Amino acid sequence: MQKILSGVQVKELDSQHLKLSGQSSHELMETASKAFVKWFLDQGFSSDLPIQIACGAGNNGGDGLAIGRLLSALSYEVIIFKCFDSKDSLSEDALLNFNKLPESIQIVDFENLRFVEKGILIDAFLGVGLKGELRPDAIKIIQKLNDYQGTVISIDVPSGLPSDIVLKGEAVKADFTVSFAFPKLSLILPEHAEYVGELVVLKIGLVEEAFMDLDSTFYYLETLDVPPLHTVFNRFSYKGDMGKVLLVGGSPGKMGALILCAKSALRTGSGLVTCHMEDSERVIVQTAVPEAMASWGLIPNPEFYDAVGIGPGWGTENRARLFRQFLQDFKKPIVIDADGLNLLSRNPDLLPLVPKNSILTPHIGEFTRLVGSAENHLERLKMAKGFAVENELILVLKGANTVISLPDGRQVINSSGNKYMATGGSGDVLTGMLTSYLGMGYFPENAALCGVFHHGLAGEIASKSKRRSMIASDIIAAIPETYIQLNIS
Ligand SMILES: NC(=O)C1=CN([C@@H]2O[C@H](COP(=O)(O)OP(=O)(O)OC[C@H]3O[C@@H](n4cnc5c(N)ncnc54)[C@H](OP(=O)(O)O)[C@@H]3O)[C@@H](O)[C@H]2O)[C@@H](O)CC1
Ligand SMILES: Nc1ncnc2c1ncn2[C@@H]1O[C@H](COP(=O)(O)OP(=O)(O)O)[C@@H](O)[C@H]1O
Ligand SMILES: [K+]
Repeated sequence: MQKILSGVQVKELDSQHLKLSGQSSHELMETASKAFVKWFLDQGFSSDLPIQIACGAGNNGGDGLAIGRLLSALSYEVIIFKCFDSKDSLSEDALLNFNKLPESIQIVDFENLRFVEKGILIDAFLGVGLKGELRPDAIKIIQKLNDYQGTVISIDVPSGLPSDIVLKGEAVKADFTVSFAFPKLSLILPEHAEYVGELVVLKIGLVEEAFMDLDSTFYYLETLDVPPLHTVFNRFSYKGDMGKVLLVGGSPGKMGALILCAKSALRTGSGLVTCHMEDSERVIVQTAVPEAMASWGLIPNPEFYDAVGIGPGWGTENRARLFRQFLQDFKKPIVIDADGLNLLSRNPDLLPLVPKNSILTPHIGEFTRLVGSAENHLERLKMAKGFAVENELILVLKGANTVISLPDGRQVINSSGNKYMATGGSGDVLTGMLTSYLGMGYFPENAALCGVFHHGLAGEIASKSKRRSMIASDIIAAIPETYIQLNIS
Protein backbone atom coordinates (compact mmCIF):
# COMPACT_ATOMS: atom_id res chain seq x y z
CA MET A 1 0.00 0.00 0.00
CA GLN A 2 1.12 3.50 -0.78
CA LYS A 3 2.44 5.41 2.23
CA ILE A 4 1.03 8.88 2.73
CA LEU A 5 3.86 11.24 3.64
CA SER A 6 3.84 14.72 5.09
CA GLY A 7 4.52 17.74 2.89
CA VAL A 8 7.91 18.14 4.53
CA GLN A 9 8.85 14.57 3.67
CA VAL A 10 8.10 15.12 -0.04
CA LYS A 11 11.45 16.89 -0.53
CA GLU A 12 13.26 13.92 0.99
CA LEU A 13 11.18 11.51 -1.09
CA ASP A 14 12.11 13.39 -4.25
CA SER A 15 15.81 13.27 -3.51
CA GLN A 16 15.63 9.54 -2.65
CA HIS A 17 13.75 8.87 -5.87
CA LEU A 18 16.16 10.89 -7.98
CA LYS A 19 19.14 9.09 -6.41
CA LEU A 20 17.61 5.63 -6.93
CA SER A 21 16.12 6.18 -10.40
CA GLY A 22 18.82 8.29 -11.96
CA GLN A 23 16.10 10.66 -13.16
CA SER A 24 16.70 14.42 -12.97
CA SER A 25 14.32 16.63 -10.99
CA HIS A 26 13.39 18.31 -14.26
CA GLU A 27 12.44 14.94 -15.77
CA LEU A 28 10.32 14.16 -12.71
CA MET A 29 8.49 17.46 -13.14
CA GLU A 30 7.94 16.63 -16.79
CA THR A 31 6.54 13.19 -15.84
CA ALA A 32 4.14 14.78 -13.32
CA SER A 33 3.05 17.39 -15.86
CA LYS A 34 2.50 14.78 -18.56
CA ALA A 35 0.43 12.70 -16.12
CA PHE A 36 -1.69 15.77 -15.46
CA VAL A 37 -2.17 16.48 -19.16
CA LYS A 38 -3.19 12.88 -19.80
CA TRP A 39 -5.80 13.12 -17.04
CA PHE A 40 -6.94 16.51 -18.35
CA LEU A 41 -7.46 15.17 -21.87
CA ASP A 42 -9.41 12.18 -20.50
CA GLN A 43 -11.92 14.54 -18.86
CA GLY A 44 -13.23 15.69 -22.21
CA PHE A 45 -13.08 19.42 -21.44
CA SER A 46 -13.78 21.35 -24.64
CA SER A 47 -10.57 22.15 -26.50
CA ASP A 48 -12.02 25.55 -27.40
CA LEU A 49 -11.75 26.72 -23.80
CA PRO A 50 -8.78 28.95 -23.04
CA ILE A 51 -6.57 27.51 -20.29
CA GLN A 52 -5.42 30.05 -17.72
CA ILE A 53 -2.63 28.89 -15.43
CA ALA A 54 -1.69 30.76 -12.25
CA CYS A 55 1.96 29.91 -11.59
CA GLY A 56 3.95 30.50 -8.40
CA ALA A 57 7.73 30.64 -8.08
CA GLY A 58 8.31 27.15 -6.68
CA ASN A 59 8.02 23.73 -8.25
CA ASN A 60 4.23 23.85 -8.09
CA GLY A 61 4.50 26.82 -10.42
CA GLY A 62 7.05 24.82 -12.40
CA ASP A 63 4.45 22.12 -12.94
CA GLY A 64 2.02 24.79 -14.15
CA LEU A 65 4.56 26.16 -16.63
CA ALA A 66 5.33 22.69 -18.01
CA ILE A 67 1.61 21.92 -18.29
CA GLY A 68 1.12 25.20 -20.16
CA ARG A 69 3.78 24.23 -22.70
CA LEU A 70 2.33 20.72 -23.13
CA LEU A 71 -1.24 21.95 -23.60
CA SER A 72 -0.14 24.66 -25.97
CA ALA A 73 1.58 22.01 -28.10
CA LEU A 74 -1.82 20.31 -28.27
CA SER A 75 -3.28 23.52 -29.73
CA TYR A 76 -4.95 24.79 -26.56
CA GLU A 77 -4.94 28.53 -26.03
CA VAL A 78 -2.84 29.01 -22.89
CA ILE A 79 -2.47 32.12 -20.74
CA ILE A 80 0.04 32.15 -17.86
CA PHE A 81 -0.64 34.39 -14.86
CA LYS A 82 2.68 35.21 -13.22
CA CYS A 83 2.21 34.99 -9.44
CA PHE A 84 5.84 35.85 -8.76
CA ASP A 85 7.89 39.04 -8.92
CA SER A 86 10.67 38.22 -11.30
CA LYS A 87 12.38 35.32 -12.99
CA ASP A 88 15.08 35.56 -10.28
CA SER A 89 12.66 34.21 -7.67
CA LEU A 90 11.87 31.04 -9.65
CA SER A 91 13.10 27.63 -8.46
CA GLU A 92 15.63 25.98 -10.78
CA ASP A 93 13.11 23.71 -12.48
CA ALA A 94 10.44 26.41 -12.66
CA LEU A 95 12.96 28.69 -14.40
CA LEU A 96 13.89 25.93 -16.82
CA ASN A 97 10.24 25.52 -17.73
CA PHE A 98 9.65 29.26 -17.89
CA ASN A 99 12.43 29.53 -20.46
CA LYS A 100 10.90 26.70 -22.48
CA LEU A 101 7.55 28.47 -22.93
CA PRO A 102 6.76 29.02 -26.60
CA GLU A 103 6.16 32.59 -27.77
CA SER A 104 2.53 31.82 -28.58
CA ILE A 105 1.70 31.62 -24.87
CA GLN A 106 0.49 34.87 -23.37
CA ILE A 107 2.20 35.76 -20.08
CA VAL A 108 0.30 38.21 -17.89
CA ASP A 109 1.48 39.84 -14.66
CA PHE A 110 -0.92 39.03 -11.87
CA GLU A 111 -1.81 42.73 -11.33
CA ASN A 112 -3.06 42.96 -14.90
CA LEU A 113 -5.04 39.73 -14.75
CA ARG A 114 -8.40 39.58 -16.48
CA PHE A 115 -10.04 36.20 -16.35
CA VAL A 116 -11.58 34.73 -19.47
CA GLU A 117 -14.97 33.95 -18.03
CA LYS A 118 -15.76 30.69 -19.74
CA GLY A 119 -12.51 28.82 -19.46
CA ILE A 120 -10.45 26.73 -17.13
CA LEU A 121 -8.20 28.02 -14.41
CA ILE A 122 -5.30 25.81 -13.35
CA ASP A 123 -4.03 26.71 -9.90
CA ALA A 124 -0.28 26.10 -9.78
CA PHE A 125 0.49 28.86 -7.32
CA LEU A 126 1.51 27.02 -4.14
CA GLY A 127 1.98 23.32 -3.45
CA VAL A 128 3.41 21.32 -0.60
CA GLY A 129 6.23 23.84 -0.19
CA LEU A 130 3.92 26.25 1.65
CA LYS A 131 5.45 27.18 5.00
CA GLY A 132 3.64 28.80 7.91
CA GLU A 133 0.92 31.39 7.45
CA LEU A 134 0.27 32.88 4.06
CA ARG A 135 2.00 36.19 3.39
CA PRO A 136 -0.40 39.12 2.63
CA ASP A 137 0.51 39.21 -1.07
CA ALA A 138 -0.30 35.49 -1.35
CA ILE A 139 -3.65 35.99 0.39
CA LYS A 140 -4.56 38.62 -2.22
CA ILE A 141 -3.68 36.26 -5.04
CA ILE A 142 -5.78 33.46 -3.55
CA GLN A 143 -8.74 35.77 -3.03
CA LYS A 144 -8.50 36.85 -6.64
CA LEU A 145 -8.28 33.24 -7.86
CA ASN A 146 -11.39 32.46 -5.84
CA ASP A 147 -13.30 35.15 -7.76
CA TYR A 148 -13.13 32.95 -10.83
CA GLN A 149 -16.48 31.53 -11.85
CA GLY A 150 -15.30 28.82 -14.25
CA THR A 151 -13.75 25.43 -13.55
CA VAL A 152 -10.76 25.52 -11.20
CA ILE A 153 -8.21 22.68 -11.12
CA SER A 154 -5.56 22.77 -8.39
CA ILE A 155 -2.22 21.09 -8.92
CA ASP A 156 -1.10 18.86 -6.03
CA VAL A 157 -2.99 20.85 -3.36
CA PRO A 158 -5.32 23.86 -3.51
CA SER A 159 -2.97 26.82 -3.05
CA GLY A 160 -2.88 27.98 0.55
CA LEU A 161 -4.03 24.63 1.95
CA PRO A 162 -1.34 23.19 4.21
CA SER A 163 -0.48 19.56 3.35
CA ASP A 164 -1.12 17.91 6.69
CA ILE A 165 -3.01 20.18 9.07
CA VAL A 166 -6.38 21.85 9.24
CA LEU A 167 -6.64 25.13 7.32
CA LYS A 168 -6.87 28.32 9.38
CA GLY A 169 -6.77 31.03 6.69
CA GLU A 170 -7.62 31.17 3.02
CA ALA A 171 -7.09 28.67 0.24
CA VAL A 172 -8.16 28.19 -3.34
CA LYS A 173 -11.54 26.54 -3.73
CA ALA A 174 -11.03 24.04 -6.50
CA ASP A 175 -13.45 21.91 -8.47
CA PHE A 176 -10.74 19.29 -8.88
CA THR A 177 -7.49 18.71 -7.02
CA VAL A 178 -5.01 16.62 -8.93
CA SER A 179 -2.41 15.39 -6.48
CA PHE A 180 0.78 13.54 -7.32
CA ALA A 181 1.88 10.11 -6.01
CA PHE A 182 -0.42 10.08 -2.95
CA PRO A 183 -3.15 12.28 -1.50
CA LYS A 184 -1.68 14.76 0.94
CA LEU A 185 -3.35 14.13 4.30
CA SER A 186 -5.22 17.44 4.38
CA LEU A 187 -6.98 16.55 1.12
CA ILE A 188 -9.04 13.84 2.79
CA LEU A 189 -10.23 15.93 5.76
CA PRO A 190 -13.96 16.68 5.56
CA GLU A 191 -13.23 20.25 6.71
CA HIS A 192 -11.50 20.82 3.38
CA ALA A 193 -14.19 19.42 1.09
CA GLU A 194 -15.05 22.81 -0.41
CA TYR A 195 -11.39 23.52 -1.19
CA VAL A 196 -10.42 20.15 -2.62
CA GLY A 197 -13.46 19.44 -4.79
CA GLU A 198 -13.06 16.11 -6.54
CA LEU A 199 -9.80 14.43 -5.56
CA VAL A 200 -7.67 12.78 -8.20
CA VAL A 201 -4.37 11.05 -7.45
CA LEU A 202 -1.93 10.43 -10.29
CA LYS A 203 1.03 8.06 -10.25
CA ILE A 204 4.28 9.67 -11.36
CA GLY A 205 6.53 6.62 -11.31
CA LEU A 206 8.28 7.25 -7.99
CA VAL A 207 10.33 4.15 -7.15
CA GLU A 208 8.93 2.16 -4.24
CA GLU A 209 12.24 1.98 -2.38
CA ALA A 210 12.26 5.79 -2.16
CA PHE A 211 9.45 5.53 0.41
CA MET A 212 11.21 2.93 2.53
CA ASP A 213 13.08 5.05 5.05
CA LEU A 214 10.34 7.64 5.40
CA ASP A 215 8.14 7.05 8.43
CA SER A 216 4.38 7.29 8.24
CA THR A 217 1.50 5.44 9.79
CA PHE A 218 -0.90 6.54 7.03
CA TYR A 219 -1.47 4.43 3.93
CA TYR A 220 -3.64 4.79 0.85
CA LEU A 221 -5.70 1.81 -0.34
CA GLU A 222 -5.88 1.67 -4.12
CA THR A 223 -7.22 -0.73 -6.73
CA LEU A 224 -3.94 -2.56 -7.27
CA ASP A 225 -3.62 -3.33 -3.54
CA VAL A 226 -6.85 -5.27 -3.33
CA PRO A 227 -6.59 -8.48 -5.41
CA PRO A 228 -3.68 -9.90 -3.36
CA LEU A 229 -5.76 -9.50 -0.17
CA HIS A 230 -8.40 -11.91 -1.43
CA THR A 231 -8.54 -15.60 -0.61
CA VAL A 232 -8.78 -17.76 -3.73
CA PHE A 233 -11.19 -20.71 -3.59
CA ASN A 234 -10.60 -23.89 -5.54
CA ARG A 235 -12.94 -26.05 -7.58
CA PHE A 236 -13.61 -28.34 -4.61
CA SER A 237 -14.90 -25.49 -2.46
CA TYR A 238 -18.37 -26.04 -1.07
CA LYS A 239 -20.80 -23.66 0.52
CA GLY A 240 -19.31 -24.31 3.97
CA ASP A 241 -15.95 -22.89 2.78
CA MET A 242 -17.71 -19.75 1.65
CA GLY A 243 -18.72 -19.09 5.24
CA LYS A 244 -21.69 -19.52 7.50
CA VAL A 245 -22.57 -16.08 8.77
CA LEU A 246 -25.06 -14.83 11.29
CA LEU A 247 -26.46 -11.31 11.06
CA VAL A 248 -28.12 -9.97 14.18
CA GLY A 249 -30.28 -6.89 13.79
CA GLY A 250 -33.57 -5.46 12.63
CA SER A 251 -36.50 -4.39 14.74
CA PRO A 252 -40.09 -3.43 13.95
CA GLY A 253 -39.86 -0.62 11.39
CA LYS A 254 -36.18 -1.21 10.75
CA MET A 255 -36.11 -4.61 9.12
CA GLY A 256 -34.76 -3.10 5.91
CA ALA A 257 -31.34 -2.68 7.50
CA LEU A 258 -31.06 -6.40 8.23
CA ILE A 259 -32.40 -7.33 4.82
CA LEU A 260 -29.86 -5.12 3.03
CA CYS A 261 -27.13 -6.58 5.21
CA ALA A 262 -28.18 -10.15 4.37
CA LYS A 263 -28.47 -9.52 0.64
CA SER A 264 -25.09 -7.85 0.67
CA ALA A 265 -23.43 -10.77 2.51
CA LEU A 266 -24.92 -13.20 -0.02
CA ARG A 267 -23.79 -11.14 -3.00
CA THR A 268 -20.31 -10.81 -1.50
CA GLY A 269 -20.04 -14.57 -1.52
CA SER A 270 -21.28 -16.02 1.78
CA GLY A 271 -22.31 -19.66 1.56
CA LEU A 272 -24.98 -19.57 4.24
CA VAL A 273 -26.59 -16.52 5.78
CA THR A 274 -28.80 -16.63 8.87
CA CYS A 275 -30.64 -13.56 10.13
CA HIS A 276 -31.43 -13.31 13.81
CA MET A 277 -34.29 -11.03 14.75
CA GLU A 278 -37.45 -10.74 16.77
CA ASP A 279 -39.97 -13.50 16.22
CA SER A 280 -42.59 -11.01 15.00
CA GLU A 281 -40.41 -9.89 12.08
CA ARG A 282 -39.17 -13.16 10.63
CA VAL A 283 -41.70 -13.39 7.84
CA ILE A 284 -40.35 -10.14 6.39
CA VAL A 285 -36.84 -11.54 6.09
CA GLN A 286 -37.98 -14.90 4.76
CA THR A 287 -40.04 -13.16 2.11
CA ALA A 288 -37.50 -10.53 1.14
CA VAL A 289 -34.43 -12.78 1.10
CA PRO A 290 -35.40 -16.38 0.37
CA GLU A 291 -31.71 -17.36 0.27
CA ALA A 292 -31.30 -16.47 3.95
CA MET A 293 -32.39 -18.47 6.98
CA ALA A 294 -34.13 -16.96 9.99
CA SER A 295 -33.53 -17.39 13.71
CA TRP A 296 -35.14 -15.75 16.75
CA GLY A 297 -35.20 -15.83 20.51
CA LEU A 298 -31.84 -16.68 22.08
CA ILE A 299 -28.94 -17.18 19.68
CA PRO A 300 -28.62 -20.96 19.40
CA ASN A 301 -25.13 -22.45 19.00
CA PRO A 302 -23.16 -19.30 18.20
CA GLU A 303 -20.07 -21.44 17.62
CA PHE A 304 -21.79 -22.89 14.52
CA TYR A 305 -21.09 -19.63 12.66
CA ASP A 306 -17.82 -18.58 11.06
CA ALA A 307 -18.60 -14.91 11.49
CA VAL A 308 -21.22 -12.66 13.00
CA GLY A 309 -22.32 -9.13 12.11
CA ILE A 310 -24.35 -7.35 14.72
CA GLY A 311 -26.26 -4.11 14.91
CA PRO A 312 -28.00 -2.90 11.71
CA GLY A 313 -31.51 -1.72 12.62
CA TRP A 314 -31.32 -3.62 15.90
CA GLY A 315 -32.47 -0.91 18.30
CA THR A 316 -30.97 -0.60 21.75
CA GLU A 317 -33.96 -1.30 24.04
CA ASN A 318 -33.59 -4.60 25.89
CA ARG A 319 -30.66 -5.68 23.76
CA ALA A 320 -27.76 -5.35 26.20
CA ARG A 321 -28.36 -8.72 27.85
CA LEU A 322 -28.46 -10.64 24.61
CA PHE A 323 -25.39 -8.80 23.39
CA ARG A 324 -23.48 -9.56 26.61
CA GLN A 325 -24.46 -13.20 26.49
CA PHE A 326 -23.39 -13.41 22.88
CA LEU A 327 -20.02 -11.74 23.55
CA GLN A 328 -19.41 -14.22 26.34
CA ASP A 329 -20.17 -17.16 24.03
CA PHE A 330 -18.53 -16.12 20.77
CA LYS A 331 -14.77 -15.72 20.63
CA LYS A 332 -14.05 -15.11 16.93
CA PRO A 333 -13.74 -11.59 15.49
CA ILE A 334 -17.12 -10.04 14.67
CA VAL A 335 -18.46 -6.97 12.90
CA ILE A 336 -20.26 -4.39 15.00
CA ASP A 337 -22.28 -1.58 13.42
CA ALA A 338 -25.06 0.87 14.18
CA ASP A 339 -26.99 -0.11 17.32
CA GLY A 340 -24.30 -2.62 18.22
CA LEU A 341 -21.97 0.37 18.51
CA ASN A 342 -24.56 2.40 20.37
CA LEU A 343 -24.89 -0.44 22.88
CA LEU A 344 -21.14 -0.42 23.39
CA SER A 345 -21.25 3.34 23.98
CA ARG A 346 -23.99 2.95 26.59
CA ASN A 347 -22.43 -0.09 28.24
CA PRO A 348 -18.66 0.49 28.21
CA ASP A 349 -18.18 -2.67 30.27
CA LEU A 350 -19.09 -4.65 27.12
CA LEU A 351 -16.08 -3.32 25.24
CA PRO A 352 -13.47 -5.59 26.88
CA LEU A 353 -15.65 -8.58 25.91
CA VAL A 354 -15.47 -7.77 22.20
CA PRO A 355 -13.17 -10.35 20.54
CA LYS A 356 -9.76 -8.97 19.51
CA ASN A 357 -9.51 -7.90 15.86
CA SER A 358 -13.25 -7.39 15.59
CA ILE A 359 -14.30 -4.75 13.05
CA LEU A 360 -16.27 -1.75 14.34
CA THR A 361 -17.83 0.50 11.70
CA PRO A 362 -18.95 3.84 13.15
CA HIS A 363 -19.87 6.92 11.14
CA ILE A 364 -18.81 10.17 12.79
CA GLY A 365 -21.88 10.35 15.06
CA GLU A 366 -21.42 6.80 16.31
CA PHE A 367 -17.70 7.42 16.70
CA THR A 368 -18.36 10.46 18.86
CA ARG A 369 -20.63 8.47 21.13
CA LEU A 370 -18.22 5.57 21.34
CA VAL A 371 -14.81 7.22 21.46
CA GLY A 372 -15.47 10.89 22.18
CA SER A 373 -15.79 14.23 20.43
CA ALA A 374 -12.95 15.79 18.52
CA GLU A 375 -12.20 19.36 17.55
CA ASN A 376 -11.46 18.38 13.97
CA HIS A 377 -11.02 15.32 11.79
CA LEU A 378 -7.28 15.15 12.30
CA GLU A 379 -7.80 14.90 16.04
CA ARG A 380 -10.54 12.32 15.39
CA LEU A 381 -8.10 10.21 13.41
CA LYS A 382 -5.63 10.34 16.28
CA MET A 383 -8.36 9.20 18.67
CA ALA A 384 -9.35 6.41 16.26
CA LYS A 385 -5.80 5.16 16.19
CA GLY A 386 -5.58 5.23 20.00
CA PHE A 387 -8.85 3.33 20.30
CA ALA A 388 -7.82 0.64 17.80
CA VAL A 389 -4.42 0.12 19.38
CA GLU A 390 -5.63 0.17 22.97
CA ASN A 391 -8.54 -2.22 22.41
CA GLU A 392 -6.85 -4.35 19.73
CA LEU A 393 -9.78 -3.75 17.39
CA ILE A 394 -10.17 -2.61 13.78
CA LEU A 395 -12.00 0.67 13.63
CA VAL A 396 -13.57 1.62 10.31
CA LEU A 397 -14.42 5.32 10.49
CA LYS A 398 -16.90 5.76 7.65
CA GLY A 399 -17.13 8.82 5.45
CA ALA A 400 -16.06 10.23 2.11
CA ASN A 401 -12.62 8.74 2.63
CA THR A 402 -13.23 5.92 5.07
CA VAL A 403 -10.25 5.43 7.39
CA ILE A 404 -9.42 1.95 8.68
CA SER A 405 -7.43 2.10 11.94
CA LEU A 406 -5.60 -1.15 12.64
CA PRO A 407 -4.50 -2.55 16.00
CA ASP A 408 -0.83 -2.10 15.05
CA GLY A 409 -1.28 1.66 14.68
CA ARG A 410 -1.44 1.86 10.89
CA GLN A 411 -4.28 3.87 9.39
CA VAL A 412 -5.46 3.06 5.89
CA ILE A 413 -7.38 5.62 3.87
CA ASN A 414 -9.74 4.20 1.27
CA SER A 415 -9.72 5.59 -2.23
CA SER A 416 -12.98 4.15 -3.59
CA GLY A 417 -16.52 5.46 -3.23
CA ASN A 418 -18.29 8.72 -3.97
CA LYS A 419 -20.88 11.17 -2.71
CA TYR A 420 -23.78 9.20 -4.17
CA MET A 421 -23.22 6.63 -1.43
CA ALA A 422 -24.59 9.05 1.13
CA THR A 423 -27.96 7.28 1.09
CA GLY A 424 -29.86 5.37 3.77
CA GLY A 425 -28.74 1.77 4.13
CA SER A 426 -25.35 1.99 2.46
CA GLY A 427 -23.70 1.36 5.85
CA ASP A 428 -25.78 -1.82 6.27
CA VAL A 429 -24.45 -3.01 2.93
CA LEU A 430 -20.90 -2.52 4.21
CA THR A 431 -21.64 -4.56 7.34
CA GLY A 432 -22.88 -7.44 5.20
CA MET A 433 -19.74 -7.34 3.06
CA LEU A 434 -17.33 -7.22 6.00
CA THR A 435 -19.09 -10.08 7.77
CA SER A 436 -19.09 -12.08 4.58
CA TYR A 437 -15.30 -11.79 4.19
CA LEU A 438 -14.74 -12.72 7.84
CA GLY A 439 -16.96 -15.74 7.25
CA MET A 440 -14.84 -16.79 4.27
CA GLY A 441 -11.90 -17.01 6.63
CA TYR A 442 -10.15 -13.77 5.65
CA PHE A 443 -7.79 -12.28 8.22
CA PRO A 444 -9.79 -9.50 9.85
CA GLU A 445 -7.44 -6.85 8.43
CA ASN A 446 -7.93 -8.21 4.90
CA ALA A 447 -11.68 -8.49 5.45
CA ALA A 448 -11.79 -4.84 6.49
CA LEU A 449 -9.68 -3.63 3.57
CA CYS A 450 -11.49 -5.75 0.95
CA GLY A 451 -14.93 -4.92 2.37
CA VAL A 452 -14.38 -1.19 2.47
CA PHE A 453 -12.75 -1.06 -0.96
CA HIS A 454 -15.30 -3.25 -2.77
CA HIS A 455 -18.16 -1.37 -1.11
CA GLY A 456 -16.82 1.93 -2.42
CA LEU A 457 -16.14 0.46 -5.84
CA ALA A 458 -19.67 -0.97 -6.01
CA GLY A 459 -20.94 2.52 -5.19
CA GLU A 460 -18.88 4.00 -7.99
CA ILE A 461 -20.10 1.41 -10.48
CA ALA A 462 -23.76 1.77 -9.51
CA SER A 463 -23.67 5.55 -9.53
CA LYS A 464 -22.43 5.69 -13.13
CA SER A 465 -25.96 5.15 -14.35
CA LYS A 466 -27.82 6.27 -11.23
CA ARG A 467 -26.09 9.41 -9.93
CA ARG A 468 -28.20 10.93 -7.13
CA SER A 469 -30.93 8.37 -7.74
CA MET A 470 -28.70 5.64 -6.34
CA ILE A 471 -30.09 3.63 -3.42
CA ALA A 472 -28.38 1.07 -1.20
CA SER A 473 -29.83 -1.86 -3.17
CA ASP A 474 -28.05 -0.54 -6.26
CA ILE A 475 -24.74 -0.87 -4.39
CA ILE A 476 -25.55 -4.52 -3.65
CA ALA A 477 -26.46 -5.10 -7.29
CA ALA A 478 -23.05 -3.76 -8.32
CA ILE A 479 -21.00 -6.06 -6.02
CA PRO A 480 -20.61 -8.76 -8.73
CA GLU A 481 -19.17 -6.21 -11.16
CA THR A 482 -16.46 -5.31 -8.58
CA TYR A 483 -15.16 -8.90 -8.79
CA ILE A 484 -15.17 -8.72 -12.57
CA GLN A 485 -13.33 -5.39 -12.63
CA LEU A 486 -10.67 -6.62 -10.18
CA ASN A 487 -10.51 -10.03 -11.82
CA ILE A 488 -11.38 -11.90 -8.61
CA SER A 489 -12.84 -15.34 -9.25
N1 LIG B 1 7.38 14.20 -5.63
C1 LIG B 1 6.41 15.03 -5.92
O1 LIG B 1 5.37 14.91 -5.33
C2 LIG B 1 6.60 16.07 -6.97
C3 LIG B 1 6.21 17.38 -6.74
N2 LIG B 1 6.20 18.35 -7.66
C4 LIG B 1 5.65 19.66 -7.40
O2 LIG B 1 6.47 20.40 -6.53
C5 LIG B 1 5.67 21.04 -5.55
C6 LIG B 1 6.49 21.43 -4.38
O3 LIG B 1 7.37 22.39 -4.85
P1 LIG B 1 8.28 23.28 -3.88
O4 LIG B 1 8.87 22.43 -2.85
O5 LIG B 1 9.21 24.06 -4.74
O6 LIG B 1 7.23 24.20 -3.19
P2 LIG B 1 5.94 25.02 -3.73
O7 LIG B 1 4.75 24.28 -3.31
O8 LIG B 1 6.04 25.42 -5.13
O9 LIG B 1 6.03 26.27 -2.78
C7 LIG B 1 7.16 27.08 -2.76
C8 LIG B 1 6.77 28.50 -3.10
O10 LIG B 1 5.81 28.90 -2.11
C9 LIG B 1 6.24 30.11 -1.52
N3 LIG B 1 5.78 30.13 -0.13
C10 LIG B 1 6.08 29.27 0.85
N4 LIG B 1 5.46 29.58 1.97
C11 LIG B 1 4.74 30.69 1.72
C12 LIG B 1 3.86 31.50 2.50
N5 LIG B 1 3.61 31.22 3.77
N6 LIG B 1 3.26 32.54 1.91
C13 LIG B 1 3.51 32.83 0.61
N7 LIG B 1 4.33 32.10 -0.18
C14 LIG B 1 4.93 31.04 0.37
C15 LIG B 1 7.72 30.08 -1.64
O11 LIG B 1 8.20 31.38 -1.59
P3 LIG B 1 9.55 31.69 -0.79
O12 LIG B 1 9.21 31.47 0.65
O13 LIG B 1 10.57 30.76 -1.31
O14 LIG B 1 9.80 33.13 -1.10
C16 LIG B 1 7.90 29.43 -3.00
O15 LIG B 1 7.75 30.37 -4.03
C17 LIG B 1 4.59 20.05 -5.30
O16 LIG B 1 3.48 20.57 -4.66
C18 LIG B 1 4.29 19.59 -6.72
O17 LIG B 1 3.40 20.47 -7.35
C19 LIG B 1 6.49 17.97 -9.05
O18 LIG B 1 7.07 19.01 -9.75
C20 LIG B 1 7.40 16.80 -9.19
C21 LIG B 1 7.16 15.67 -8.26
N1 LIG C 1 -19.59 11.38 0.36
C1 LIG C 1 -19.27 10.07 0.43
N2 LIG C 1 -18.27 9.58 -0.30
C2 LIG C 1 -17.95 8.26 -0.21
N3 LIG C 1 -18.59 7.37 0.59
C3 LIG C 1 -19.58 7.82 1.33
C4 LIG C 1 -19.98 9.18 1.31
N4 LIG C 1 -21.01 9.33 2.18
C5 LIG C 1 -21.22 8.11 2.72
N5 LIG C 1 -20.38 7.20 2.21
C6 LIG C 1 -20.29 5.78 2.58
O1 LIG C 1 -21.59 5.26 2.73
C7 LIG C 1 -21.73 4.52 3.94
C8 LIG C 1 -22.75 5.20 4.85
O2 LIG C 1 -22.86 4.49 6.01
P1 LIG C 1 -23.80 4.95 7.22
O3 LIG C 1 -23.48 6.36 7.58
O4 LIG C 1 -23.72 3.93 8.27
O5 LIG C 1 -25.21 4.96 6.52
P2 LIG C 1 -26.55 4.18 6.90
O6 LIG C 1 -26.70 4.27 8.38
O7 LIG C 1 -27.60 4.95 6.17
O8 LIG C 1 -26.42 2.79 6.39
C9 LIG C 1 -20.32 4.43 4.52
O9 LIG C 1 -19.67 3.27 4.10
C10 LIG C 1 -19.64 5.67 3.94
O10 LIG C 1 -18.24 5.50 3.85
K1 LIG D 1 -1.60 24.45 -6.17
